[in-house]
Amino acid sequence: MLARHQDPIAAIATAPGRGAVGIVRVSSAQDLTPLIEQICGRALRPREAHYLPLRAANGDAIDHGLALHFPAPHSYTGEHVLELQAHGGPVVLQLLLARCLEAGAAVDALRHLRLAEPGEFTQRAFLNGKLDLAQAEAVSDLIDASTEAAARSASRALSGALSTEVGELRDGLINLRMLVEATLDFPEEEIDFLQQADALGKLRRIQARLEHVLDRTRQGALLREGIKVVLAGQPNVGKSSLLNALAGAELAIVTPIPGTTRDKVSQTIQIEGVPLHITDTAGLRETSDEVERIGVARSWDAIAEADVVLFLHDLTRIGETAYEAGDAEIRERLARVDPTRLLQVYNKADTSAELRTRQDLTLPEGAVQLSAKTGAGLAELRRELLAHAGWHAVPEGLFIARERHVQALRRTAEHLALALAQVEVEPPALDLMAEELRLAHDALGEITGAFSADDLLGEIFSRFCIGK
Ligand SMILES: Nc1nc2c(c(=O)[nH]1)N(C=O)[C@@H](CNc1ccc(C(=O)N[C@@H](CCC(=O)O)C(=O)O)cc1)CN2
Ligand SMILES: Nc1nc2c(ncn2[C@@H]2O[C@H](COP(=O)(O)OP(=O)(O)OP(=O)(O)O)[C@@H](O)[C@H]2O)c(=O)[nH]1
Ligand SMILES: [Mg+2]
Repeated sequence: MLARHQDPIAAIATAPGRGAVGIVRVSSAQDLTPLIEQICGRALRPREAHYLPLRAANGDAIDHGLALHFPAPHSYTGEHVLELQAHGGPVVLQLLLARCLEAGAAVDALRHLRLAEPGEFTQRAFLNGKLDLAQAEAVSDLIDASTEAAARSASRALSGALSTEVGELRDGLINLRMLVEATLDFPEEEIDFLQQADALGKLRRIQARLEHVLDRTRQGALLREGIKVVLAGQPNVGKSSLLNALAGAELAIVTPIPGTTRDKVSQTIQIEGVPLHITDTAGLRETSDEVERIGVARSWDAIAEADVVLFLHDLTRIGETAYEAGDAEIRERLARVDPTRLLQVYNKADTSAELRTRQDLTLPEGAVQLSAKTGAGLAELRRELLAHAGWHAVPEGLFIARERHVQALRRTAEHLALALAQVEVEPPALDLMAEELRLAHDALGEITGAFSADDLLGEIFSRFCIGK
């Protein structure tokens, strides 16, 4: 009995539904020629498209299409691959898929042929060394990309941009580890030896390089995950109006009646290609209205989960006692929110020309003044939002990345710092340094999959679509 990951697999590789062309593919560690003979009626020259009838068991043509045979290892998965490119109707493709399974069942070596699980083709490409883990993740990120910038960056990661950076760090680390470990074998000369080889200089250079990679990876992760922005404030300050203005569409209901928004309304927009998941919430106030109270509780939940909270104020009501009391109450509760996540926004600037000239109206540092109605100040808000998200353009091309990569790089940096600490004490503890360098090396290896637990791989590939 073969292990599951050695079974031949088949799937429809194209999106469900109707399309001009659809693809069924089979990947197998065993030769696919006998299966190809059955369906195509002949052998196929490697990596050449053949136009021919794709036949059912009784010899009837299911469709006329293109068939491609990629003998191992020169294929996407690194295994033997057969691709049937047919007309893209869901029934045709299902028939072809069923036909592949049936034909496989009739060949002894292929009798375990089964439907592929999500991501299983790419997982095999990874297991066969066609892609490393960061590249495999980029395949899925490219498919899921929701902005042009995300797609371009995913494509760069797929070409190995992140992997190359990680590889250079790894090479430096390996070099340093060899040096330190060799020194461990000659304890009496250790310090001279390390000094001569400039071990500390090497370590510091790796650290500096790592910081640079970490920064770029953080930008890449931002591009993939986006940030959660919540619009919060008292009723009627213009939260829903601001959501609509940012989204460029009438998504949320706007009325002069305080308490209009009851439930959260969310929309993803993009600024410079960075996805922003914006949530409009119910105005925060004490209320006896049951529905509104639930809405307000949801607002607070959303605030707790946000990366950035826009605390909206109404410029026309500044100075009113009840209004100020309401704002003070919210401010008190928001004190628990990390101040770097908070952005003060003063709305309705279009009506407050005389207010702005008033002496007592000095806005807090970093606050944005705008008008959701006219759009004035929105450009500045967008800039501030990106800055709060930690976004800054990087000169080199971006590559997409994941929070997982950022965490692995952070752990690498921690171990490097600990490694350095071991030689900055008297007497230096070279064995402990060597151990920290090993841990740094392992953490780095998690990114490309050199060191990865099976459950991590399962988690990553299960999120792919079927047929990928
Ligand atoms: N029809 C089709 N289009 C597709 C794919 C596919 O599998 N089939 N891909 C995937 O889903 C992507 C392309 N990825 C691929 C990656 C490697 C190989 C391949 O045959 N590699 C061989 C030969 C390389 C070469 O000729 O230089 C190899 O790695 O040895 C094919 C597709 C996107 N477009
Ligand atoms: N003049 C002016 N009026 C605005 C502006 N933004 C919003 N308003 C008005 O303020 C009122 C309330 O706007 P909403 O966007 O519904 O306010 P909200 O904060 O979502 O209110 P709730 O959903 O009740 O919490 C409406 O009459 C809007 O037209 C602005 O920039 N200038
Ligand atoms: Mg509202």
